[in-house]
Amino acid sequence: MAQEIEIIGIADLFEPPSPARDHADTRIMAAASGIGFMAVRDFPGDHWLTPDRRAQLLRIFALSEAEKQKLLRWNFDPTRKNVYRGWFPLQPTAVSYKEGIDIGPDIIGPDIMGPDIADAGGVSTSDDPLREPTPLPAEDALPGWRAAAADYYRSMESVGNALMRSIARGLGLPETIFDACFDDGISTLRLIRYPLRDANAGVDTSGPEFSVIHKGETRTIIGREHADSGFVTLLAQDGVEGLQAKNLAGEWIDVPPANGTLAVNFGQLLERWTGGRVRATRHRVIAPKTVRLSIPFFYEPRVDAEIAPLPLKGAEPFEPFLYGDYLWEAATNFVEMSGIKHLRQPRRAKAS
Ligand SMILES: O=C(O)CCC(=O)C(=O)O
Ligand SMILES: [Fe+2]
Repeated sequence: MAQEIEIIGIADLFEPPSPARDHADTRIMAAASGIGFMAVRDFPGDHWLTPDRRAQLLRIFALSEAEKQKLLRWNFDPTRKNVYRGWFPLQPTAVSYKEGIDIGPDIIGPDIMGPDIADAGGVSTSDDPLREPTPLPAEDALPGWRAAAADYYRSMESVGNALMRSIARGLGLPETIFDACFDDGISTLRLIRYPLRDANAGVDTSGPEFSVIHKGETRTIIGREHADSGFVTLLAQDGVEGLQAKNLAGEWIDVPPANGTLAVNFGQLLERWTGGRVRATRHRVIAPKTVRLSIPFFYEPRVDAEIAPLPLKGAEPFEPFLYGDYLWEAATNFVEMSGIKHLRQPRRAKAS
């Protein structure tokens, strides 16, 4: 049983069928159904995986506090209309000690989510918060940032799409089986900064939920243990350690950052969809010695995608559900989304 995180070259996933592509599919499915983590490299858009290129996106953390506050969402500033996309500030008493922004598909074109969302000027005109536009920094505050974020978003969509088809093939299903669900998907590009905890901030972090022993050293937790909720997550770490994954033996192993690779893990949606064939591996972040920056991309279906059991032998059946309903329930349990669950009702009543 593989206990190490494999590095897999995925160039062949972007080419016509070949034995090399079959081999990559096999390795990906082994990682997905084994440890539930892998690292991938060699794909169109991999030029983004250098410190200089990532810095173009991470410039957002250099904005002034006043500029960041303009991007806040409703649960942190009740004068804002956006509830799902936008800035989440540091919450010093929470186990997860991070700030950042969640960016939706409107970054790649205001029309991407239909006319109800176009030109909303930061005000949600959609009746679904999962489709609201992202409040973005002004162009003159960060020249070129929007174009860089859009290009990055497009690159990650294309990697997510290639992995989605590879997983379909790896399950022995038609490679297009998931395609319709990902048309107009609502993937999230998240930029995160974890500063060093200020020992004088008056927050008691001595409790067991805040710290662990790692290689004989006490390390504070800055990203609470969780499994991601979506389909697949593509994570660019910015050269700083701290990410850990729980392996099949229940031990925490380091997921080291490496330039030119994305760490990939699989989400709970995919675990459920595949009746447990793919594993949504739990992970966490322990405090490194310096500030940590990271860029997860959550590859996700469309809001109204119907998630129904796949024709897989022996897989546990389940009641079909709408992705948006599932996502809202899952996402609003995270601390950066606290206090918003009541703002969206399920679009489909649950069968009783
Ligand atoms: O900081 C990291 O690298 C992990 C982030 C993460 O797990 C998440 O945002 O879901
Ligand atoms: Fe995560």
